[in-house]
Amino acid sequence: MSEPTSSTSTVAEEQVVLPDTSDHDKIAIEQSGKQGDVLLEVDHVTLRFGGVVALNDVDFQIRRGEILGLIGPNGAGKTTCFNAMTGVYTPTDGKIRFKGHEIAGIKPHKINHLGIARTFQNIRLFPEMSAMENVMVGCDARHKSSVPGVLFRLVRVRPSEEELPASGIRRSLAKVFGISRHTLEERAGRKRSMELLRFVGIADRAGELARNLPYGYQRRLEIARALATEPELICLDEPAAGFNPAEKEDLMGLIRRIRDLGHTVLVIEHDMKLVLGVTDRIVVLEFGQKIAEGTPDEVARNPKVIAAYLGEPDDAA
Ligand SMILES: Nc1ncnc2c1ncn2[C@@H]1O[C@H](COP(=O)(O)OP(=O)(O)OP(=O)(O)O)[C@@H](O)[C@H]1O
Repeated sequence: MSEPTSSTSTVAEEQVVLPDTSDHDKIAIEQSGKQGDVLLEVDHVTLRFGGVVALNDVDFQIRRGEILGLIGPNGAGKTTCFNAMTGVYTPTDGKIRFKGHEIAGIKPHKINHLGIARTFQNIRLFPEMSAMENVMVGCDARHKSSVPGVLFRLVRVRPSEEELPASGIRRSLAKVFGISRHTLEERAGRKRSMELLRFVGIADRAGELARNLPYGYQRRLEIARALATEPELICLDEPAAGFNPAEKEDLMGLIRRIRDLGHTVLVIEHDMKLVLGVTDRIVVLEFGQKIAEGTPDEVARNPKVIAAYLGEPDDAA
């Protein structure tokens, strides 16, 4: 398998085909709690890198079903906060709870299994795999088959009517002996991957190598792969980076549709128009500290936020 890589392209080369919304029902996720409940809690988290205090007693909650924006000037601590929530860094102090369970210090793949997925500021795809295969990797994260089970097709299950081959001897054999669980999981993964590619609007290039896809397609492919792991919380790190205004507008629609599928969304983004236009609430960091939290209107009017972005009047002198 190829190593994940970063894309260096910053030019949006092609407009993306609009998503097919008829797939919503097929790819919606099951909720394990009520809308508005606390899903993730950053509880007085401090994170130091030697002498640098990247996060200083940061405290906020993400509620189930919302789109929360995490914003702040360069170096404010946004990515560090994401990294602490997704297991890349362990906080120096404080706790991070997901669905009430402490997750600080748990390995990233285990956190993903618990229901948190992310995309990266610098795109990280498997460049030598097709778009479809990249998404199937995400689906695999949910599969139950073990390595020996996959190699020797050990576990056989009784297929449903729609999983049976259409006709012939294979249908009769499958009825008597069942079908290996891995085969069924692989088929379901392929189907779901296609639905997700359609959902993000890039199904027309499903078979193409990830490295050959236009930049806008790669960004959406990362989102599709993250969705394939069926996360309750999806964290998008600067999803609009390198997008033109029309693509940013499309992205806002996609983020809303992701929430409509049942996911809770956390988005780090520098583009204020996008953040103010798509989020329900916003948390603002500056120099590792939370300086504001509220609705987009409240945050946009907050003098501390205005000062953080535009500089104090004295600074301008
Ligand atoms: N691995 C690290 N080692 C040392 N310092 C780090 C490390 N990661 C981040 N920092 C520092 O922590 C602070 C917060 O950085 P972070 O990348 O989280 O900010 P950010 O808000 O995401 O910035 P940007 O918008 O530029 O991506 C910065 O001072 C940064 O230099």
